[in-house]
Amino acid sequence: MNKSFRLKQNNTNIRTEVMAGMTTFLTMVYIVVVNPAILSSAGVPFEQVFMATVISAVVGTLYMALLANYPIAIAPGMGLNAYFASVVATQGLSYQVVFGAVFLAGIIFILLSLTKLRETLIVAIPASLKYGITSGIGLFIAFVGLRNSGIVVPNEATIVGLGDLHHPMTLLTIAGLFITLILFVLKVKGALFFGMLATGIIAFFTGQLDFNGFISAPPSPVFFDMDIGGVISNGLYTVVFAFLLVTIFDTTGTMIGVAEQAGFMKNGNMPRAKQALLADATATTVGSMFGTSPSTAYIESTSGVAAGGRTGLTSVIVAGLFALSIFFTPIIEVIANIPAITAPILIIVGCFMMEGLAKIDWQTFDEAFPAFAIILTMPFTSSIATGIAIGFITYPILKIAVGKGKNVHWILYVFAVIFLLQMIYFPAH
Ligand SMILES: Nc1nc2[nH]cnc2c(=O)[nH]1
Repeated sequence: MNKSFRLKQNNTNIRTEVMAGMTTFLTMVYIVVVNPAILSSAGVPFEQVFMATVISAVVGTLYMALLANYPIAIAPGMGLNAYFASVVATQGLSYQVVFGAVFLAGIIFILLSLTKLRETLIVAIPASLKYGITSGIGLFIAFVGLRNSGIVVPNEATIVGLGDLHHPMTLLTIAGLFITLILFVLKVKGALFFGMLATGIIAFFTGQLDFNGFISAPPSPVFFDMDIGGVISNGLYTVVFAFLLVTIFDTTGTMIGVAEQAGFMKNGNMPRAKQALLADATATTVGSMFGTSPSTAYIESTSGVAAGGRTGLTSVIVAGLFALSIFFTPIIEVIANIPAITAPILIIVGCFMMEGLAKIDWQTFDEAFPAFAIILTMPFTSSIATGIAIGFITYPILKIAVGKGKNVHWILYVFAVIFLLQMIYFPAH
């Protein structure tokens, strides 16, 4: 154990790693409930998404543990799951076609991880655009939570407005939100998990939740329920591109953040970055084959690192606990079907994703406005891809206008032209 995970060199021991793994797991286990809840709203069978969520988390996190030896957990990302559902809903596409798009994005990500282009992509994209994307996704998923729970409803005059705060569902959501927030600010480990549990208990005693058992045999996974040809015939290139870019930016940014916190960075470089990226690319590809949206390195891994986790052994524990969750489908399915239990998580994780706003250079208008355009567009169009497109088109135009066009990497001009053509010819994705 010591040899495989280099526990001694990393100043850690088995006990600390196990505790760290349990901590990270508790902070992110909500995804086995929330991910199936979101993707089943797009028509994907609940149990299929559930198994796919567990499989991609186990595959990605174990890969990270055994080949990169990092305490970084991987699972399907919030944001991209909501985006997946909105692509299915707004494009009139089957979910199989959109899984085809995730699969292609995963394969391209694997190929990119093997080449030097991965560094180019990471270095060339300005920080303001990267942080703008993460923050825009944060607002987008919080908006999904507000909509699902009925706190925000359609309004003829203003498009959206405040819902009925006397409705049992909105009341339960607000109660669940405050319980979870209070647990979180009190630094309770697994606050999101225990918040969901407490909301579920209130739902049970207020007659909003019926349950018929806790454990059962795991459902059978569904394999290759996807339509790759449909991606080409429907011209879903920008959707593939959005899945790809968001996964790469999110995972890279998160891994570097966790690596800095844990003290792994060497002269600004992250050792074994290729294996770490491949862990996520593999999880995304395998996840699409079983039926889930793209996976990403989880920012929640920071909780395990804060608890002392320094090696892949932490990740082995996370993966093992995810694997055990397959026996809890009855209770997970009931909880997932109550938006009041999942919405607080969407709203709070949305807030986590806003952190990058502070890193945007708001004093330099040609940096600030493209980020603002992304943050504005994502929730208002319910489209991560449109937000990315607007940001990538606006950025080089403003840079050229202020005479800084030469400082912009050529790859950004290529993206701007692609996104401009897409906005002209296929604006709806
Ligand atoms: N970095 C990151 N962490 C998450 N935790 C839950 N969802 C996400 C996500 O999409 N990205």
